[in-house]
Amino acid sequence: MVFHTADIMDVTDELKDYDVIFLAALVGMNMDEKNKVIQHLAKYMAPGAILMLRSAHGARAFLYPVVDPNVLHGFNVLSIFHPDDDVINSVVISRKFVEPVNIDSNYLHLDIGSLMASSCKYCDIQPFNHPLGHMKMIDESM
Ligand SMILES: C[S@@+](CC[C@H](N)C(=O)[O-])C[C@H]1O[C@@H](n2cnc3c(N)ncnc32)[C@H](O)[C@@H]1O
Repeated sequence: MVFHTADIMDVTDELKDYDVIFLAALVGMNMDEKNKVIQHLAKYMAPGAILMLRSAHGARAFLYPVVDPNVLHGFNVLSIFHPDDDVINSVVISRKFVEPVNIDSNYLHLDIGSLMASSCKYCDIQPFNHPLGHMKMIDESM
């Protein structure tokens, strides 16, 4: 395993080399900063790559910023999970659009093979297709 240390805003074309990117909850301490990071990732990530964002829900938002799925322009939201145990962070799993599109803030793209997660469900389990089309996956407690 290789560790690189860098400000994510300085990482550009190399992001295309990764199938999955995990975004820690505290990358972007408020929604403005987080939105800038998300738009940066939308610009440089490989088409079809997965972005997994750590988020928060309810009173846990006092500790960590909440990722609003409506600001994930350029991504399909596949699933949102809010744990009800001692795990603090929620998880938002999204996939970068395969085709470049014009991003309209009032519009979230859905394509065949993806499901838009219903908003803020508590511990919802939803099936979604594997991004590379090989198999079905179901998200579960993390
Ligand atoms: C609370 S820690 C999460 C650690 C992570 N969950 C783990 O288990 O290793 C937040 C991490 O986000 C990193 N971070 C914050 N802003 C960043 C940025 N702009 N670019 C790269 N990393 C950033 C911090 O350096 C820190 O390691």
